[in-house]
Amino acid sequence: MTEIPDGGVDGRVVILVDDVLYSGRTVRAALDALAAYGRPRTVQLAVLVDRGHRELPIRADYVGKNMPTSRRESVAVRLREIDGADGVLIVSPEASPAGAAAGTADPGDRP
Ligand SMILES: O=P(O)(O)OC[C@H]1O[C@H](OP(=O)(O)OP(=O)(O)O)[C@H](O)[C@@H]1O
Ligand SMILES: O=c1cc[nH]c(=O)[nH]1
Repeated sequence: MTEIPDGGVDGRVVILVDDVLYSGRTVRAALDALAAYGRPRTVQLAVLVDRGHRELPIRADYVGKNMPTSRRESVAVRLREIDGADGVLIVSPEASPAGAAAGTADPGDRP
């Protein structure tokens, strides 16, 4: 659901917030959608996890954790209020014979 504050976004500082930043295409779509509501003074981006592999010239202003990943992996953020516990999972297709398994994120560099 989209909620725009009274007075709209013209001249305001808008901070887009997302859990994972990957290709940048979701942020690009959000910027496109935001333009329909007005002209903010500035738009900033905050993400909990930046996992790299950008496909567009988009960067975050605020990053909770830079988490280098393989393209084959996927990253899932869990929030206590929604999922019952906070966490970041790196899901690797090679991690189990079943084809997918979740492991606790290692803050170290990954190939
Ligand atoms: O930078 P990108 O390549 O666009 O990927 C990042 C987006 O992917 C995820 O959303 P997803 O569409 O998977 O849905 P979800 O939020 O329901 O997980 C995530 O929440 C971001 O919005
Ligand atoms: O790994 C990824 C890629 C895109 N979006 C996610 O939530 N995780």
